[in-house]
Amino acid sequence: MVLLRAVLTPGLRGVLHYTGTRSSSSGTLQIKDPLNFWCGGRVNLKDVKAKSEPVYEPATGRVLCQLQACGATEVDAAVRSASAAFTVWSKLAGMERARVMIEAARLIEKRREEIAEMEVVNNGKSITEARLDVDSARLCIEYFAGHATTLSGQHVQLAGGSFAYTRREPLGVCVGIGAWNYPFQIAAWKSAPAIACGNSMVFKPSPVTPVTAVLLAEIYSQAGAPEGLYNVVQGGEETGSLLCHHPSVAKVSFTGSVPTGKKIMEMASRGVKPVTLELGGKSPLIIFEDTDLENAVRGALMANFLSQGQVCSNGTRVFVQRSIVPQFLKEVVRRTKAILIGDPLLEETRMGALVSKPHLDKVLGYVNQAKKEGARVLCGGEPFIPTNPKLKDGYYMTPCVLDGCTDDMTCVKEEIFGPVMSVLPFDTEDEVLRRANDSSLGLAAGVFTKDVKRAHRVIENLQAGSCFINNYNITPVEVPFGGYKASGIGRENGQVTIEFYSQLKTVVVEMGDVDSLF
Ligand SMILES: NC(=O)C1=CN([C@@H]2O[C@H](COP(=O)(O)OP(=O)(O)OC[C@H]3O[C@@H](n4cnc5c(N)ncnc54)[C@H](O)[C@@H]3O)[C@@H](O)[C@H]2O)C=CC1
Ligand SMILES: C[N+](C)(C)CCCC(=O)O
Repeated sequence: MVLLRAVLTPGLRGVLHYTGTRSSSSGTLQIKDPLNFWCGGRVNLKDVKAKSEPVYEPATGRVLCQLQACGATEVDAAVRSASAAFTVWSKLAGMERARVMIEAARLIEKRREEIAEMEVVNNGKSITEARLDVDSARLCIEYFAGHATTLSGQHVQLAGGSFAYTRREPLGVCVGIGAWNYPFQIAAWKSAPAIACGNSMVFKPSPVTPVTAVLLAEIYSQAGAPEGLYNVVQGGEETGSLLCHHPSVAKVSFTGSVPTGKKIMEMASRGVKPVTLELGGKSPLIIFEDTDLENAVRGALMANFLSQGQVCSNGTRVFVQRSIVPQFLKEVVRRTKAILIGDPLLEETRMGALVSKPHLDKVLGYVNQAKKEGARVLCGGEPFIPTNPKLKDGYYMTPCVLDGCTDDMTCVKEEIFGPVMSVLPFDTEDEVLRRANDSSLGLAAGVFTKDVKRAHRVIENLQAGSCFINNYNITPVEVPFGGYKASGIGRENGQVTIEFYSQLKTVVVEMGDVDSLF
């Protein structure tokens, strides 16, 4: 229980002891409604010969629905819809925007189970985790609803009674481009600060997980948002680049891989558009010998196995001080082996399916490569076939702990994005800091120790944007989240995010005569 309290900020209500009736089970849900959404409703592209591609249910491997990808005409229609909404929404008082957002949060709470189920069916993560993601989305909208009422500028007195003031103004139409690991949560983390500031949004989910972003669109709409405030366009790279290049788009906020992040930045730079980039990581988790071992083990599991290990902030390089390596490994392996893998819609399941077959193969490939390079597999790293026959084609694997790792191994250098923990022994603080920072990435970092001074000293010297002391992967919406180095630009959540979705206008007011040099 203590373990879960840590992740599940702000509480576990209904997450672990769900007593409602499940409306579907894996392999049964059908999705027929169109997944594109603009001008206040779902849009069916059938008439325009839209490109269609299959979307899978990771738990069973069956086709869940067809995705209709948007081309230039549809992207333009969605951006126009967002532009029209912007003219209305940006003129509302913060209180009025907050009212819509609070109502949206209430609707999310009401539809929590349905949204979580959809997320599971499309993403493969366990229902327990999906509920937490929905909660985080709701909390983010509530949090930024509060901020909508506080946006304000400064008043500056100048000579002779003249003065200046600043106005915090929205940017316009913002684009959100999401990854497949937290589809609903990412949609909320991007749209909430955007609309709180008076912007509108066109959101493009990953083509792998298109089904829940459109639920958020429905919810904002039902909550009283003007038509076009939050739109969803489906598609992949081509649709994404059309959005980035669209002249009426003012900003792009992206979550995903580093190579794609770089492309987004290049495209946005042509229009001098600001970007928020939440990219990958290969984050260090440092465990000192004086730690409370029980907590450190729990932390290491939380740092590696949430969402089948498909988390950007995961602490996948686990540095353990040499004297405690044997006890640490024994306990970590025992608990890893005990993780219940299987049907993600079942309450007791703790690890579901990876997001896709190609991704599963990629992760298993990393495990094989690690073996070839000399790492020892202490447990897991194999494909897993659940006993239930309907799950036999799902994308499951056993969570893996690698020992005997060295800093030059591929599994230690590259983001695997799967349930694979690499354990690296270390001797001294200076040494571990040097090794931990030896990465072009810097999203997150964690330290476990009972020595308060050491904890803060180590954190000060770690090159990472999102750090944890004696815990890992907790992301309350009240605090900024984001990376150093190649892990990103800008932050999501927390008060500072307002600055990334607004611009400042300075107004100088002359109260005397104009002193002209001419
Ligand atoms: N660190 C993180 O949060 C994430 C890392 N990844 C890593 O990246 C690998 C590839 O996964 P993908 O889903 O292909 O990630 P990706 O970064 O290529 O895709 C993320 C989003 O960007 C869109 N996109 C792709 N190319 C684009 C372009 N040229 N212009 C505009 N939008 C574009 C995609 O359609 C998707 O919505 C994964 O195997 C994983 O290792 C994936 C998702 C999240
Ligand atoms: C909430 N958390 C920390 C598990 C994940 C947040 C960011 C992400 O991977 O998209």
